[in-house]
Amino acid sequence: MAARVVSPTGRGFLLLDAHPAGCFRSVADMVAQIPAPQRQPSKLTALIIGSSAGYGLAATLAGLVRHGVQGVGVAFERPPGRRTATAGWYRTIATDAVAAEVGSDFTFVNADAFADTTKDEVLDLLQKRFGQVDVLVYSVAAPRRTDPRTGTTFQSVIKPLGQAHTTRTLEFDADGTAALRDVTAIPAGEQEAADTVQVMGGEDWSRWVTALQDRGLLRDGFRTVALSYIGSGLTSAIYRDGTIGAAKVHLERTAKELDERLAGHGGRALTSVNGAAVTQASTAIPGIALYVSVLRAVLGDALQSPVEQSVQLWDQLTGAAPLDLDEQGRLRLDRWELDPAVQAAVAERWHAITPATIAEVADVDWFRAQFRGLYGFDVPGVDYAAPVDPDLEWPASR
Ligand SMILES: NC(=O)c1ccc[n+]([C@@H]2O[C@H](COP(=O)([O-])OP(=O)(O)OC[C@H]3O[C@@H](n4cnc5c(N)ncnc54)[C@H](O)[C@@H]3O)[C@@H](O)[C@H]2O)c1
Repeated sequence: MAARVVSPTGRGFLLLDAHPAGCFRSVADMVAQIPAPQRQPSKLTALIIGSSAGYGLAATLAGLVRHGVQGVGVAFERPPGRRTATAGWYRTIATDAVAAEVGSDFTFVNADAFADTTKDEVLDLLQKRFGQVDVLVYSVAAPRRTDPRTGTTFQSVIKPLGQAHTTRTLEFDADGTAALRDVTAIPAGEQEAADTVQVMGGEDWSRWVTALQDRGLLRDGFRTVALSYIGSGLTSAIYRDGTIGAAKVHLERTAKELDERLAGHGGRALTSVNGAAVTQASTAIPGIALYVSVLRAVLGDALQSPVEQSVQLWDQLTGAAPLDLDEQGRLRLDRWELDPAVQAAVAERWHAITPATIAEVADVDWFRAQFRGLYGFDVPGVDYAAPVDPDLEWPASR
């Protein structure tokens, strides 16, 4: 494919193309947020599943730049074809360049993490190149999962449980004007709820840990975290008390089981409860766009980015900082979001919003730039009038 001008087209919070130069620049901007490296690179071997976007990308970059980790990142991205590749494809190319720059042996695998064939491929790679693994970060957000052992495909739904829920939501009209709408989500059926747990619960994470253990790849002191979210009472009907929240409860239960299993190796398995962030996964949740925009209006730059939280995560995983666990044993990186004063201020604004005041009460411009930035658009410093070649290859293993 020849170089061409790539423009944002699509509907709602889903854009059809990604801008390679914008994606590269957004990775560079994330790297710029990472504080100076630890004096001694850790040389820890990490496996990061979901390394091309959101929290998994932030964890990959923070691990590489601050701790000099080596290892493997797994993501599931669409290659370039008639359309550009997905944004995570280009961000992975940029992350590979970061790894080269810091002199880290880090390989990226583009495959379905749920498949046993992917587990075999990744474990072969880890065994051959690094012997054993110190850290597994599980940060997958997927709409469906095929269980390779039964061939059954489960779809995840984002719905309340028990009763319908109407929430206010932020949308953008074609000209970019923010609009306030109401959406009603009908409650999930029992099967839908169970299927969502199959996709977003802890089973696949547990299978990765078991596969590593069965192959003798867990180094003493192995640590694993799976990402979780609790969030505000304002979003709980659709999130924490809904289908995805039920999957997170399953994830937390899985953490307890794995933690007991790993204790024999001096290992740990934890959920890492992170704060709200604008990602492809979170923009699919009704009401979250509005909630995050209000949160940003309240907090400004005190809203902790995925990179800032990932720096703290690594500091805790490497022992540079003590583990900040709650009474249920979950690692908490979301205290800034759930601070009662912050939540009270968010609630006050949330209830005060009208279609006329939305742009003052919520930081909708910031949100729009963030969501377009997920696709490499609206990234400051990028020349969008310049043609770019979208036909770039997935990084080869060095
Ligand atoms: N975004 C938030 O506000 C937020 C807050 C707290 C916790 N979390 C949690 O963080 C985790 C990641 O979410 P995110 O928001 O960063 O999502 P995201 O959409 O930004 O990234 C998802 C990642 O998963 C990968 N992926 C998807 N399907 C895959 C598959 N089948 N095989 C391999 N990789 C696959 C994608 O390639 C991508 O790298 C989730 O568990 C989510 O619940 C998110």
